Amino acid sequence: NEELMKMAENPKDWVMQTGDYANTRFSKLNQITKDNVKNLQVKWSFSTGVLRGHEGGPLIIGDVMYVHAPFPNTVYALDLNNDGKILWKYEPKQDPNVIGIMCCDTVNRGVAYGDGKIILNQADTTVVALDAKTGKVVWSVKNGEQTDGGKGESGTSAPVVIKDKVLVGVSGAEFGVRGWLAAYNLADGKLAWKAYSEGPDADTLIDPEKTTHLGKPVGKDSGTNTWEGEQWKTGGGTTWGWYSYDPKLNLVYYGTGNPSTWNPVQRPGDNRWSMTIMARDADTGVAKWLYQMTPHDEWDFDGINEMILVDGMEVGGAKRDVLVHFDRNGFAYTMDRATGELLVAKKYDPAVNWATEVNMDPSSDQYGRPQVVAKYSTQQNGEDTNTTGICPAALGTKDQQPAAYSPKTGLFYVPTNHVCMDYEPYKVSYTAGQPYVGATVSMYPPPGGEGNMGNFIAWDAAKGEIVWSKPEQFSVWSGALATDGDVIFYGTLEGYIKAVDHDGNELYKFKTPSGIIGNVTPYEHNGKQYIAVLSGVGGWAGIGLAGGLLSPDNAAAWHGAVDQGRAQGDEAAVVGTAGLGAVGGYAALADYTTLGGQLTVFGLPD
Ligand SMILES: O=C(O)c1cc(C(=O)O)c2c(n1)C(=O)C(=O)c1cc(C(=O)O)[nH]c1-2
Repeated sequence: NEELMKMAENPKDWVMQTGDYANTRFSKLNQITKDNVKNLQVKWSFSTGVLRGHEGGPLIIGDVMYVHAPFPNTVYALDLNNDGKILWKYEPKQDPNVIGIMCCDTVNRGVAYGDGKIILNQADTTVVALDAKTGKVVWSVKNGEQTDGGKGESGTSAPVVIKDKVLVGVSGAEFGVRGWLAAYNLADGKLAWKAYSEGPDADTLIDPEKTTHLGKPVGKDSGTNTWEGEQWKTGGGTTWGWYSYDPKLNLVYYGTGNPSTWNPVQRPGDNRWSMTIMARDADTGVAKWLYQMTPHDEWDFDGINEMILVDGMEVGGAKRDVLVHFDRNGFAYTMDRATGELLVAKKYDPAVNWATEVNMDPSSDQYGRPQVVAKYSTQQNGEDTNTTGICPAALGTKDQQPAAYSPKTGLFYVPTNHVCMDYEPYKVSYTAGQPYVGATVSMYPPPGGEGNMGNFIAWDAAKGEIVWSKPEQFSVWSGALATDGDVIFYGTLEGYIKAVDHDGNELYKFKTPSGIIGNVTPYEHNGKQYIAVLSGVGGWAGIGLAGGLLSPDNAAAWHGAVDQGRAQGDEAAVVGTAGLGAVGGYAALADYTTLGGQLTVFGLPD
């Protein structure tokens, strides 16, 4: 979208959740510097009126800021000329039953802007375009089906406007949803194309001769022939992360999530194209290349994390236009984004133990595949066996929290998790609209480590090396921001916004009213630079607090909590494995923060 590309070049605004199509989360604003950031003050704040996990961040377009909230997905337009006075408010009416089918809190990763419209992907998968001036509905479409007779499909991802289309994904792999990415016309909401992650070529928009995987054509029906029978129909591979775009190549990049069920014994095969980086033509949706990072997932390592696009990175002596991706599975991938050639795949947390390496030898039949360590294979250990000490945990070395890239240093600044797990698969049968998880998980910090559950790291994507690592007590579940003022910002689950310099030295911190899982957002107004962030603890890591699951009664009542038969009479086990294993692991968070829903805006003293 030409208008958006122009707008994204103006550092005063923030016109898409990812900052730009390349997903760099870099701001050219430089009034706030490493020398004066210690003076930051709260300038104004705003309550969203909603508790639970607040992901994403505001958009800033001229004098107006657009702020969204988790379910019920209220959207506000705030007047920046008037300390955030409310210009309009949109509050969709949604069936609250959708709350029960959201795996990892009632989050929403933010609205998109395009051609005078604000686009919202509601929890109930209604995609709605609002008039940016008035908040009135221009069009509305249903992207999926939910509860009553539906399939457990929900919406949490931030749409992205590309050319004349709105691209939006779907959530629900914990319910056996077969994932897709859909493109709707920005003008009227009409479906332009829809590309499933699994299924026949006509559904996946894969060209058997032209679409490649590691340089080779994928062949016919690659989206069905690594599945047993018709399991691909409930095969997961949802698309709830971030979408990037290269206007020169006209390619959209995104990743697909876990295959369903989590029990690997029940679904033999590579389960293509779950856990896959996809490069698709933005006009037609046809796949140019694919790369499956975790064939036959046994750990829930959804591949949906953002793809960051960098031009002319020097890798192995040649300048390449690359895509950099920090996967849940603990490997950071650097790929040629035109061809899908794998350039670098290295662990970005030394704790990662489920695989030794990714095979980088093009002549090997293992090329591109992680080399799984047998004792951490939940498949090999089998159903009803608890595989212990797997690192990372199911929520990965990084989850949805986006990293930032600074063209000044050439480094990536990555919010990470430092968590391990026990994983016990069990047999589960599919019922539409019901949980289809099939594993009990508990999470904890790496044994023998310092006890920290997160690190904020700097990463060299050409070499595949950690440059520095700053420990955090809990996972860093907030999106980072790098700036031209040589300051990098991120938030913590306890609720701190923090600023560090290029060496990872902490320069500033401020404790906001609730845990931060939102993404730090910059803007300039009336000549002054500001930093905005949403507080509101939740997401998967904060589900214990957000969903009220810290008491055994609540924990057991929650649908995805635990296989109750096993845990009967054992309260600690109920809480320990509730929230798909996160409740026990992050229980100590309750000592630091509680629910909230607030935007806080920081600036320098006048
Ligand atoms: O498979 C899915 O469809 C799906 C959806 C979501 C979501 O939409 O929030 C998450 C996950 N999976 C998931 O695996 C996960 O770790 C996760 C974390 C979060 C979060 O917002 O904190 N959402 C999700």
